[in-house]
Amino acid sequence: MELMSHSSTFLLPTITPSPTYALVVLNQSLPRFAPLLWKHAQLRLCADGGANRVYDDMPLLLPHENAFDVRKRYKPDVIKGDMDSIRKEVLEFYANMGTKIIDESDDQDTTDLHKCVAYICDWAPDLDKSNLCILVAGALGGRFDHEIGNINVLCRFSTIRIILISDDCLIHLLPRTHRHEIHIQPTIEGPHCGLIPIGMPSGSTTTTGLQWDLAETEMKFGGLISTSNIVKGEKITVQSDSDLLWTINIKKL
Ligand SMILES: Nc1ncnc2c1ncn2[C@@H]1O[C@H](COP(=O)(O)OP(=O)(O)OP(=O)(O)O)[C@@H](O)[C@H]1O
Ligand SMILES: Cc1ncc(C[n+]2csc(CCO)c2C)c(N)n1
Repeated sequence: MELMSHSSTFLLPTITPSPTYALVVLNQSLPRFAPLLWKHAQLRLCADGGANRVYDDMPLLLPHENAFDVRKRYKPDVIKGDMDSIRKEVLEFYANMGTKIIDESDDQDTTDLHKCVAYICDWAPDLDKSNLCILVAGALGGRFDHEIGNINVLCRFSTIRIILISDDCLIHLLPRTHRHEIHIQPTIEGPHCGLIPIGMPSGSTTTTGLQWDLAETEMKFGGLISTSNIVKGEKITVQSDSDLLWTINIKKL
């Protein structure tokens, strides 16, 4: 079984070697490290009302700079969604700056995040998808239906690396098709973590590097799931017969 490595290097100021990052900003308060994620990304999208957050919050995160200058510098490449949340003045501002606006109000069956991930996959058809990583800012906290909808996007695009990020934690999927090595960045993440079966029970999961390691252990909702676990070292390994969510806390400043 092939190895898949994971590392939250996008939370560090410089990354070498760097995967191709795309950033999706959702309609939630921007995480404090949004400017850093923006810098790392080669493609920046706003999901509908996410554009309001870039417009309103980026200047607040950079209070020593002129708000207009900040807005010009943090110009999304694409705004995509059903366009029921973006404010008119925000849409006009970015449209005039050359942002591509994609109105998919006809599709009321997929979320704005889903629409953005589909765009990114089409944007780089020839790119080796193992080298693409989609960072989703503002994905957690707030409305539970949105949070679950965002997690469902991880499941619908299970072959794409997608990381849901808030100020407090990150979540990504560990597909059952691979064994996993998670390299912890101890200055920025941990020690609290969780491994959660999603969609179906896991008959057998084995880990190393956790305070409460699993040894061919069954996990299911209604039975055991691994929450409030603790990372012990800088390398965690995971192997499972079903897809799992990995979550770890992001340290406060
Ligand atoms: N409170 C929240 N928590 C988590 N994600 C959110 C939250 N609010 C919005 N999002 C994410 O941002 C995206 C864009 O948000 P927006 O408010 O524009 O969506 P929407 O489709 O208009 O939502 P709705 O019509 O259900 O209020 C959503 O698709 C969702 O992924
Ligand atoms: C069974 C079912 N439940 C909810 C919706 C509503 N919905 C889901 S995604 C979306 C777009 C949000 O931007 C909307 C309105 C639906 N279509 N089908």
